[in-house]
Amino acid sequence: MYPRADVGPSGEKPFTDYPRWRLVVNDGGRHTWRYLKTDEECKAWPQNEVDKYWLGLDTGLPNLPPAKDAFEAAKNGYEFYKHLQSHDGHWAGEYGGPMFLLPGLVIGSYIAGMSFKQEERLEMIRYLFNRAHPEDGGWGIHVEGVSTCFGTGLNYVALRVLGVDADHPVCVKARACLHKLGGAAAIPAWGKFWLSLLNVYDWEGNNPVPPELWLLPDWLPFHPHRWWIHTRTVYVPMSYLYGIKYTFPENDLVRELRQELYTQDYYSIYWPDQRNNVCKVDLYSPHSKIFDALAVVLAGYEQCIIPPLRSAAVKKAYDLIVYEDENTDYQTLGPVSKMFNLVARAHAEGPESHAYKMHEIKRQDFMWLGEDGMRMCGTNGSQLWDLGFITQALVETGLAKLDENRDSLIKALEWLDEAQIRDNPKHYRTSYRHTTKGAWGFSTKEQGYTVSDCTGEGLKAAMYLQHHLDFTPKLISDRRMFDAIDVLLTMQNPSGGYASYELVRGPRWLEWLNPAEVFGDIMIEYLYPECTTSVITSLAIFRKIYPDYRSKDIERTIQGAIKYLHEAQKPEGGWVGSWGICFTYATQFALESLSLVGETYTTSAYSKRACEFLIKKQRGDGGWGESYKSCELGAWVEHENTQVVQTCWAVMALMYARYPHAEPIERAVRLVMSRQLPNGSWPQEAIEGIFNKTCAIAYPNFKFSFPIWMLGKAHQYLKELKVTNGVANGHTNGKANGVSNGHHH
Ligand SMILES: CC(C)=CCC[C@@H](C)[C@H]1CC[C@@]2(C)C3=C(CC[C@]12C)[C@@]1(C)CC[C@H](O)C(C)(C)[C@@H]1CC3
Repeated sequence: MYPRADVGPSGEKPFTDYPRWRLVVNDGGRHTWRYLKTDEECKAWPQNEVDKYWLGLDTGLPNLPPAKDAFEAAKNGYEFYKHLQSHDGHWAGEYGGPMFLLPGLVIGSYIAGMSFKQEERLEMIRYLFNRAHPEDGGWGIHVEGVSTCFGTGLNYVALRVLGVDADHPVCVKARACLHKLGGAAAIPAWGKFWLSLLNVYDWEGNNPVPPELWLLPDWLPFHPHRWWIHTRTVYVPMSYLYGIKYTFPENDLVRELRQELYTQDYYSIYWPDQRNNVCKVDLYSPHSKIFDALAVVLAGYEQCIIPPLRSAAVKKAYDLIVYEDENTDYQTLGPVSKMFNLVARAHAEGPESHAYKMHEIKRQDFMWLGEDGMRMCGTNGSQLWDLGFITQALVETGLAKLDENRDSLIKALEWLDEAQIRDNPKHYRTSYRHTTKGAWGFSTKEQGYTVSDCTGEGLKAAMYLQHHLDFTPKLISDRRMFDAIDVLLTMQNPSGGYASYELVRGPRWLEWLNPAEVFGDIMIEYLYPECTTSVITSLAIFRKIYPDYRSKDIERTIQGAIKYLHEAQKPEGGWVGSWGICFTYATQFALESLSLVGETYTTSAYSKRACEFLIKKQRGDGGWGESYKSCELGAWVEHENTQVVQTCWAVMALMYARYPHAEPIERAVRLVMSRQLPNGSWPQEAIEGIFNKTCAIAYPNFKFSFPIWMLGKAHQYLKELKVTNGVANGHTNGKANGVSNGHHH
């Protein structure tokens, strides 16, 4: 284990001196936290508001004159949020939530022989202390979830590796929780895998992850290149490590963990029986019969592998790892593949290699210090995504035109300009990548993955900033706007909808082969109302500015997408969100899309049904609140509290649909205003995002962008509604009533 950590029983107070931490922002939006050792350094490099805010220290930002109306509240909101913009123009932020990532960082670094700075290690320990559930001492799959074997087993090991003694009270309690959940024998597949790498679980206890699949011909319907990009990019290094049965050498820690993690004697465990032993609490997607049967066959093959075949397969998997590392400058697609790739490269090339050093450096990009300690983030940030929303909000609400906000918008545009991907990946076809030229990704250009909706939001932001404001430089050429359109047009699926990173490449039945019991719908790409909307709204705005570029293709794409959205609506009227929680999120997007083709409350049954669905869910206090459980179940589950961000999504949805009654909107506006703090900010409420049905993820910047957007827009909307309702005396024909939907400047 890393050096023994002598820490108190509680993580309430920082284990390090918080005024010494600085967030370094460089290289197109990279985030890394640095600890300054000396007072001189601190004096020469004072903490700024960005540092202070995210560390939970007092920002010292002043109280603002109380807002008298929604517009002033939005203005105050931006007056605060402007201070959280980094010098390079984007808004940094935490991207935590999942509780299965930090263990990968810790275990992976440990077995690869990479250390952490003392302060990082202490704050990671503290984070785990703070996130342990007070009642049972365990951890869930995400910060708000109940304790699971996956979360508890992995985070327990992480604490021990980080240097916490087995008899520390936090470990004692967590161990008891783990044992109650069946001990680590019952940990889900990805947990088994990490523990096997660390040599505290037997490889025999894993279902096979054969690299040989990569040698099959590409045209096969189940070839891994057809899987959802995150699943396959995790599977690549897993299949390599499984193929060579990488095992960390036994040491004292390994022997101790073998004693601590199980309810039975480690050396008496019959491992093949553990392959399908998964704790009930963790189980979201139980194995299908086909999966289990296939696993038996593959386990048989594992007993008699053909060595030349295995080495060819391992080599192919390794090539893919290298391509991925080089395509992303060692960021990799996400945090899980990041650490598996790191272990694989460390094993194959050793600590002196370039790959090792680069992986070690880029590990930092996933580590984020919050007021509760240091976590590992879901990606290397959400840079583009957050910038896309706040800039559109500023332009649509008119806040962009205020003198005091001009510089900040120009800065944002400069960042956006830098962030557009200008070429296809270095290893393009060989790593089965979708085209990237012209796209924007979710985080930074370096990470370099096309995401359909990020390209859509990025393009919208670019067009708004360049074409709807007269004071901005025109940094992004028409040609580059066309490149973005070109990539978007390659991403529409035959049924009209858009998936996340690529086209749907595989058949639905591949889901029967989902090996990760804790997630749902991860084997292939699916169509999402959110992604579809971001794309077609950007196309619609684009064609107003550039009516001649591929106009027929654009028209066809929009029509197809609307058809898909109609089909995806639930009978009750909402759309299920896959990336935000949940119905309020997706319905906001869907109604925006419908409004583009003139479908609003008064003109479209779809839109009307959706509005009525939302109105039914409005609470007595004027807001909306739904739990992350909505995403697990695909059915609305109330949150115990009203949520500002979801309230904003619901009201945005109603405004897109040109909902004709002012009262519900006014009540919601009052609620969101009542939650605003005197300095213009909003307090953090429940977690906002989700992925793979079960894992919640934080979008803390949403509590700025969406209230600002909603309030600014509602101010205008309600004014117009009054005029038209007054003039037309209740006649609220969608288009004719003059209520603009924001796009039509
Ligand atoms: C199961 C694994 C590999 C876990 C690692 C986490 C990733 C899979 C998650 C973390 C962040 C994440 C939710 C994300 C997305 C996909 C899955 C991610 C990368 C995307 C890009 C999908 C499209 C979405 O509309 C949106 C852009 C919001 C998200 C952003 C974050």
